[in-house]
Amino acid sequence: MSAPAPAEPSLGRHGMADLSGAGPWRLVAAGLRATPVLREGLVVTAVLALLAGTGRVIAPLTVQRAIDAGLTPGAVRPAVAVGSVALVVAGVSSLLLNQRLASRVERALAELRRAGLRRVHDMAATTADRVPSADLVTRLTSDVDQVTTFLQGGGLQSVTNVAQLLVAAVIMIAYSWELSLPVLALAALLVAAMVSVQRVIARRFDRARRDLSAMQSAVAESVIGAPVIRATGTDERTRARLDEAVDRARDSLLRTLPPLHVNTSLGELAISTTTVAVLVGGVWWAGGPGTPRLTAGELVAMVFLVTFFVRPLQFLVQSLGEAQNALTGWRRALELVTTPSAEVRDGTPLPPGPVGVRMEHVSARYGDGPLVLREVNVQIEPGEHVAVVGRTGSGKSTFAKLLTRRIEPAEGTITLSGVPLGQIADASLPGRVVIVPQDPFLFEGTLGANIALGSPGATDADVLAVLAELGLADWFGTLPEGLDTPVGLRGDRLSVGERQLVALARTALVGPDLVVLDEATSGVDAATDVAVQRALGSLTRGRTTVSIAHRMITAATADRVLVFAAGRIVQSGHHSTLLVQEGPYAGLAAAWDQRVPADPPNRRKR
Ligand SMILES: Nc1ncnc2c1ncn2[C@@H]1O[C@H](COP(=O)(O)OP(=O)(O)OP(=O)(O)O)[C@@H](O)[C@H]1O
Repeated sequence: MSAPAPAEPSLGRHGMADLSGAGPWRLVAAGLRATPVLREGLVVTAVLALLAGTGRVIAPLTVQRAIDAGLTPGAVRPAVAVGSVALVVAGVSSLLLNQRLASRVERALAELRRAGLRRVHDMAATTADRVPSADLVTRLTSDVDQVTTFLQGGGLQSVTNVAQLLVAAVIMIAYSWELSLPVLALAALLVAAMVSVQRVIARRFDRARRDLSAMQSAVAESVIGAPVIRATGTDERTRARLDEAVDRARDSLLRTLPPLHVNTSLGELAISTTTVAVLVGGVWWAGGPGTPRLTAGELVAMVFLVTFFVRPLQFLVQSLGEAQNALTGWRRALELVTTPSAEVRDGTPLPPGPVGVRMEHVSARYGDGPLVLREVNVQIEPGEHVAVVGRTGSGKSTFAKLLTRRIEPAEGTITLSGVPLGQIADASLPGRVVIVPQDPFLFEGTLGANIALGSPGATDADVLAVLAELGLADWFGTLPEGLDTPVGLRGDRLSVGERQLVALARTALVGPDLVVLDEATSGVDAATDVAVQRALGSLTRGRTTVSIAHRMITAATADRVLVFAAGRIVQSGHHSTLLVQEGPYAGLAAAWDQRVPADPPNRRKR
């Protein structure tokens, strides 16, 4: 299934689509575009809705005929028969309609979740970095659930109710437009009032859902960060922040209640006024001086019709709050889905073979912030191993993010093997350009499955061969369960160093042509460190490699070292040359020299 093609939405501050100013019709249009299943079979749905609505309204017509014919058995029998058939038709149509709508809507919501998840993966990395992950999760879970809750709680009946309201209005006008006029005028007033109250409700629900999402972020942070919170003794401060988020969400939800109450009271007032007005006014007007304007049957039918008109209106008024909440949830999910994809679909494939990198006059910034990289000019030959060093905040990670397209350059050009990076088809990058982060992400499962993650066809023999090739056979031999070793949630049963080993083996199995490696800064014991170095040496041999180096050995074994300071490359050359050159590298190397080797306890948590 291809991703929905959204119309160009306006973008909010994080780069996500912003539909907060969109009215219900624009939302419906965006929803129909994003989830085509909603458009399927609309004609049959409309016919069923019409049958369901009409069937219910037929009864007053048959009663009118029977009364006006003097309630004779000859008139009553057909009236009862027609009325009964109409009721059965209405019941069956309503049932079919609700089943049809329920299955369509659930399929559409599933499609929405899938499309949203795809968008999380293919949206611009800068957007994904700036939107809290809990907010993205909320948009795909509780926001979408809100729509289901509304529909299962009776929201689906709205379609039949609207159909019944329209049919009743048409027949009412046909009986007596004069008597229908005040009913329709009151209904119009009610709808106008509802629309303005609905705007207030929409704003308040929007605020409430944002505060709920912020509260979920705060909860997720406190749960995930529990060990840090305990270790730093900041539980009271964290609790205070959490309490604040909970209170804010509660207050926001409470603020939605007054306009909802106003809405319900307005609805009840208008509805009781209309019914009484038609009953009293209708009797007076119908039998007014001179010739009666309506027959007794017509007057009875009219009273019934008003009830059939007013009841759905009452239902719609009462379900407005829930509907608005669901609409807000739907809008938030649609915002995610209609956020433009950053995927390059019809680009040029990356030419085969080791990758050469060229950066010319490149600068970079995050969002609207200041430039954090300036005038970067560098050429990395195919197969070359370049180490990137510099003080913290000097721009090393930003340089790596540019190479892996996690951010776009503000100025300048970057080419990989002669092709501008922005024009390379996304599909040709996985497996060719791979980043190994400082603390690699492992999925819950076995060690073997995590190593073979990027190589679906790989067998156990392939995995073992790659471990041997990287010189990791000794380390692997210490694992009693071998490839079946469970790694735990996010790999938390392995040490940071072991997680790096898994990531290195995973990368070697994929066999990329450009490796961007963010070296771990801590948590690696001496034995694992030796294993990591050996694996790195083997992995980078013959492959273009850019290592963000935090240790002397990595810089010393590289073909060339690029030294970053305040967002610029200030030195470039071999480790031995730079050591004796004037510049920041000599200082950095001296600092590395004096560092006490990290050798923390490295127990495997099994
Ligand atoms: N997501 C971000 N949003 C805004 N500014 C950022 C972001 N990431 C980095 N920066 C800023 O960009 C500058 C360069 O950061 P970068 O992470 O590239 O440095 P680094 O040399 O990799 O540092 P470290 O060695 O500490 O990882 C810093 O001033 C940093 O504050």
